[in-house]
Amino acid sequence: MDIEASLKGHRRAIEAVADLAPAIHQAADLLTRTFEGGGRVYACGNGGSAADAQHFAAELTGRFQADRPGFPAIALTTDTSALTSIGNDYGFERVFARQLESLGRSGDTLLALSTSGYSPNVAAAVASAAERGMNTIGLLGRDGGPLATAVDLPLVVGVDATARIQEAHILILHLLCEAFEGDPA
Ligand SMILES: O=C(CO)[C@@H](O)[C@H](O)[C@H](O)[C@H](O)COP(=O)(O)O
Ligand SMILES: [Zn+2]
Repeated sequence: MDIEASLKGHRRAIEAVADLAPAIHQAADLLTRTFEGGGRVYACGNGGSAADAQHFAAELTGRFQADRPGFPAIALTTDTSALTSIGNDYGFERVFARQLESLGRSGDTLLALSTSGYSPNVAAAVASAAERGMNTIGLLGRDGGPLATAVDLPLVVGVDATARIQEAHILILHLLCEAFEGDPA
């Protein structure tokens, strides 16, 4: 383990977020328009990105730092009955897409998280969202993979290490929360 090298990689990933500032503003505007139009935000991803999807949805329905009305945000990664039945009956690739076939409406927004941009179940969710007239935002890494061109608004943290990309994704999610609540003290 080379902590200094990892910290250097972390700093590089965090600095890459600064280049994404215009896209982060666009994502905040899209989420705002979704809520103002009566829509919902869905989030999905695998592994650490599943945790990030849940983290973000919890901060929108609960709160980030300030008291304010909750926003309708749902992580597609939390219902083990849905995940196991859809996975068992239709295949793991459909676990998020099938939920959107049931829940997603035109005007809703999907936040798709994938550090590689290659996860088939996240790609299927984006395709399902697009079919229903939903907006799609991608929190991606490396070169964004096929998801970079599949989503309406790609935010690509252009470094290679999965962990470092996830650390930058968490920062982006918190910046999006700040767009709804103002800057932290
Ligand atoms: O958290 C980590 C690594 O930091 C892992 O659980 C990681 O999220 C998993 O390998 C995922 O399956 C990776 O998927 P993706 O980011 O390529 O879409
Ligand atoms: Zn991890």
